[in-house]
Parts: sequence; structure tokens; C-alpha cells
Amino acid sequence: MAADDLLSSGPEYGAHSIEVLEGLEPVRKRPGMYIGGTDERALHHMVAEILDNAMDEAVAGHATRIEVELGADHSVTIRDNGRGIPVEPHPKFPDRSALEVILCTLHAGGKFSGDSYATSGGLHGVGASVVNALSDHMRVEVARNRELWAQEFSRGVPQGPAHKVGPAPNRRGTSVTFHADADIFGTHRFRPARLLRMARSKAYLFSGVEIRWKSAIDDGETPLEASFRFPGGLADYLAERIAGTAAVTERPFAGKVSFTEKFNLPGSVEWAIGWAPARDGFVQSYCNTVPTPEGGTHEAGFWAALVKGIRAYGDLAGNRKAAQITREDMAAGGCALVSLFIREPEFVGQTKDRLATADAARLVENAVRDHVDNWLAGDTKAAGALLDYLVLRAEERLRRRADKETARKSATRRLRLPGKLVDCTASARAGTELFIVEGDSAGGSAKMARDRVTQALLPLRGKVLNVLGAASGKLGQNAEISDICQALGTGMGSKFRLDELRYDRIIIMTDADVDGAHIAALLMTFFFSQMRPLIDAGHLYLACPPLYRLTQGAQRVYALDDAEKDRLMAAGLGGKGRIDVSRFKGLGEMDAKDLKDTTMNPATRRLIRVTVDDDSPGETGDLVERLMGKKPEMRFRYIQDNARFVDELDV
Ligand SMILES: Nc1ncnc2c1ncn2[C@@H]1O[C@H](COP(=O)(O)OP(=O)(O)OP(=O)(O)O)[C@@H](O)[C@H]1O
Ligand SMILES: [Mg+2]
Ligand SMILES: [Mg+2]
Repeated sequence: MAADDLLSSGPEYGAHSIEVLEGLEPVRKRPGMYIGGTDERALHHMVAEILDNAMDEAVAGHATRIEVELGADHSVTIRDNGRGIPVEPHPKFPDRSALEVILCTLHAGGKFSGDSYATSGGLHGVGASVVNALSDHMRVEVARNRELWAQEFSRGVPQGPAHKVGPAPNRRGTSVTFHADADIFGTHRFRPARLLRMARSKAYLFSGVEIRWKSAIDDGETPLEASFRFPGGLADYLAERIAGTAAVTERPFAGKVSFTEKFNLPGSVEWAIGWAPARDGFVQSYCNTVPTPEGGTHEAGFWAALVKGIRAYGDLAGNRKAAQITREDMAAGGCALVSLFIREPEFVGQTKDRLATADAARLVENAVRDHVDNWLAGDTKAAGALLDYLVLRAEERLRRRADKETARKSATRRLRLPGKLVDCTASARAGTELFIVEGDSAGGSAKMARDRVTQALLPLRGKVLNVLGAASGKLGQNAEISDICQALGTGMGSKFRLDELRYDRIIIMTDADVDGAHIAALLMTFFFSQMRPLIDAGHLYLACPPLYRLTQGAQRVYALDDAEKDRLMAAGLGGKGRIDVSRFKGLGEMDAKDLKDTTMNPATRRLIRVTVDDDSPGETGDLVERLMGKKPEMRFRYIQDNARFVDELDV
């Protein structure tokens, strides 16, 4: 027996240390589990939860109009003309209304059985209560049975019972107004453009609803008032998205299938896809109007139907090369929208980023496949153009692979890798990560903290060039940039090849100070201007090293910024005695354990994925200017204020 096993586990850790959080407390204590963080994305997710509930009411056939209103004080109101949240006393808790139970209890809702809603986005009974817990003020009004009821809450606590406020002879529905709690979300603010986009997409996804938008905040580009109704559904949405770009087929391929008719099941699938070779492809998928940015089984089924359909068509047309077409070829330049409605979807997590329902793949594939066959058989001009385009893509892909094979076998044999690269040992790319690390001292702890099989390090020693000002020849001469290119294996600019990428994730890891932010900004700008597809495919990340370490006895926790530190200090760490606070001046000050736990270990770290907001190219250019342009103070500020805390940085 090892000596360690004989040691007592100490007085600190016993039955008394196991806490059971009551009511909505867990939400305030661990918001990340319920809304994916406390950043700008999470803040906007608050609106998504309330809007989803109103949409569920519309999709179930009970509401036709939804109003989304952003107030001058950054409060948000969502109003629908549905059945209204029940206000009667709850059978299980006779002294509380159903309204109060719904808003103050996790896992309370009307969507578990399918009796009141057939295909809802809501399924956990958590959304509305989470928003309530994370709002410093919430007011819910319900017009039901010709009476108007209201109840107010603060941080999840009722400020009085649900009460009648008057008659409501010609009105019905629910209105929820909330103001996000600054203790949770810090200085993050709603962005009108993002909210408008969210509201508008709902109107595309369900043509039976009208969405009205109103904002008291003027960002200079978003209308203060608008109303959306799209009877043409996703086909209209796609036409709007790819308007003005040359497409392979004259019209997009779009359709809708009701599962009731086809499989005798509730639900439906609607889709639209066009191929625009000049631009990067995208796919936006939804399940029960909830966006699924990470895709899932519905997307898989959709692509399978298309790939099998075009291969079968090619076979019939005597084109042998059609058999080589893959989903990758299909997705290249493919601009696709897929919207599924099903009963009891299974999502990954409360923010519902990915659909996991296994059946959805088969349902969607079967439903779409017939339409693919009919479309190709009926429109031979489109079918021919698409087949030629896809065969070309497949050939290109195969040629590139062959080139790569011969290059490997050629005299040099080995790839030229930069001397200071600490490579990982895995031979396949899947699951590997490259950390681009600022400075040598940090590189030391990172070397000990890494997982040598999957995590590689590239320490930066010299200066990274300001890319925006530099001519492309000069770029290649910068030692740091050329090392990055060699380590990634992709080339840059017009010679960039995404499928040569040697790692799955590229993670920029710099100090949590002004210099670090500057280096991160330079690197991001470099990737943006020279390796843009790498960002679009979701390979670029920023590490989030903490600024503080808090210790109390054996407890050790980390805080990302001052706000989080203050919050943790106020809430306490759960132990006894003084809380010691140390501030990390840079990555180099962290020991290997600190660095591993907070920044490198995939199980415990936080990462920011860098993305480009596809909808607003104007904003993008502008932001790059702001990051890297003439005014250095400005570019630092952006990174420090926002970038470290947003999940999806809209560069
Ligand atoms: N606008 C609304 N109109 C009618 N009923 C509503 C409305 N909003 C919420 N509800 C009722 O409140 C319940 C709880 O909502 P909540 O958002 O907490 O959970 P959910 O929608 O069931 O599931 P999820 O946690 O996945 O969102 C719903 O199931 C529904 O019965
Ligand atoms: Mg909900
Ligand atoms: Mg609830």
C-alpha cells in the first residue's frame, strides 16, 4: 500500500462539505451549465429562451404574433398572443400559482408529455426559470380568460404573489419583461443587430407567425421598428442570403415534407440549398426553431440524402465519376438551411447547440431523398450543372490528396518543421491542438502542463508583424509568421489549403495583459487576412488564462477578471479562514498545475472560439480596422473588454 493511502483525508472534506443547492440557487452559482457562460453570447441566449417559449406557442397553433422589444435600459420584452401561462393555483402546491411554479422551479413545464405542445423547442422545463434567476428584475403579465394577471421577481425571488391587475376583454397571451443581472453578466450589453437577426430568423422558420421588432437603442444600422412575415419560408431566406452571387443552378433546391403524411408522425422538415462557388459555403440548421450551430443528426441526414441522390443520378446518366462525390464536395460553396420539427428532440446541453436525436438522421434523409431524385430528374439543366460542378470538386480534392502523397514520398521525405515547435506525438490530426504561446517562460510551464500526445506548442520569441500594413512578400520574411505557416502546413493567402492543416485546433495563448492582447490581435488579424477558411471552419481559438488565483485552506479557484474575483470573494469559497488572492502577471508566473487546470486541460479550461459574423461583412472589415488600425489604444481595448469573455467573438 502506498504511504499516501494511509493519510487521513483531513477534517475539511466530510459529509458537511456536500452542499445541496435549493431552488434557483444552482443557476446563479453555476450559470455556465444553464446558459453556456456569462458572456455576451450567454446574455443573448436569455432572449432566445423567452423567444423560444413564445415560438413554441405559435408552432403549436395558439399564437400568431410575437413582439420583441429592446428597452432603453436594456430590458427586453417578449409578448405573444398565445394561451397565456396558466395562473391558477398549482395542484401540487395549492398556495402557489402555476406561473410562479414555472418561473421559480427548475424542471417545471408543460412540454414533457406532448399533450399541450407537439413539436416544441422547449423540453427541459428550465429556460424561463433560468432567465428569471439571472435577471435583477422580471415582470410577467398574462392575459387569460379575460383577466390580466401580473407577477414580479428579482433574482428568481417573487416580489409578491401573482395578482389580478384588471380586465383584459380583447387580449390574450403572455408578456415577459426582464433585465439581465449585472452581477452575472458584468458590462455585457445587448446588441440590437444580433437580436433583430434572431427575431427575423424565427419568422423565416415558421411562416405562420408575424414577428414585430422595436428598439429604443439606436446602433446606427438596425431599424428601430420592423415587422416580419415570410410566407415563402426558407426558400425566401436563402434567396435573401445569397442574392447577387452567381449560382450553379438557376434556382435553389428547396422543399418541405410533413412527417404526418409520410411517416404518420408529428413534425416536418424544410430545407433550401444553393451552390455559390464564389463564396464560402455555410449551413444553418434548426430544430423546432432552435438554432443548432454545431449541427447534428438532422444535418447529417440532409447531406446523406443529397450525396446519395446525386450519385444515383450520375450513375443513371452514365457519369462514373459521380461515385466519388462526398459530403465535403457537396458542402463546398453549398449554402444550406435546414429546419426540422420533431417530437421530443434531444439536444446537447441547455443551450441546445447540437441535435443528438438519432432517428432524425434517418427521418430527414428519407424525407429529402425523394425530393432530390424528383428535382434532378425533372430539371435536367440544373442536374447537369450541379453534377459537373460536384465532379470537378471531387477531382480537385483527389488531385490535392495525390499531390500530397507524392510530396511525402519525395526525396525530402519529412515536412520541414520549425526548430522551436514542440510537436505532439499523435500521427492523425483528429483531436490535436497547437498552442501558439507568448514568450519562452510560459513555454516552459506549458511544456509540463500539456498532454504530449495531442498538444503541441509553438513559442513565439520575436515580434509578430502588423499584417494589415505589410506587403505579402514581407509577411513571408517575418520569422514568427513563417514558423506558424510551417507548423500548420497550410500555406497562406491564395496558396492556403485547409485540408493540409496539421492540427484540429489552433489556440492563441497570450498573457492577460495589454501586450498579450496586442499579440493576440495581431495573430487574429493574420489568420483573418491570410487563412480565413481556417477561422470559418472553426479551428481558431483564444485561450483564457485567469487573472487571479484564490486560495482558502485546501480550496483553490481561479478568476478570469476583476468582476469574477469580486464575485467569488463575496460568495466565499466554502472553506474557513482568510482568502488569499494572487494576481498572475503573465502566463510565465503560473505553475504547470495552474496552467493545466485553467487554460490547457480540455476538461477544465475555458476557450473562446474565434468566428466571423457572416451576416455583416461591413462590420467585420471595420472591426479589423479597429483591432489593427491607426489607433493602438482602441485595438487594445476591444480585446481586453470583450474578446476574453465572449464565446463567439464576432471578429
Ligand atoms: N409564452 C408562453 N405561453 C404559454 N406557456 C408558456 C410560455 N412560456 C412558458 N410557458 C410554459 O412554461 C413552461 C416552462 O417554460 P420553460 O422555458 O422554463 O421550460 P420549457 O420551455 O418547457 O423547456 P426548456 O427548458 O427546454 O425551455 C413551458 O413548458 C410552458 O408550459
Ligand atoms: Mg423554454
Ligand atoms: Mg421552469
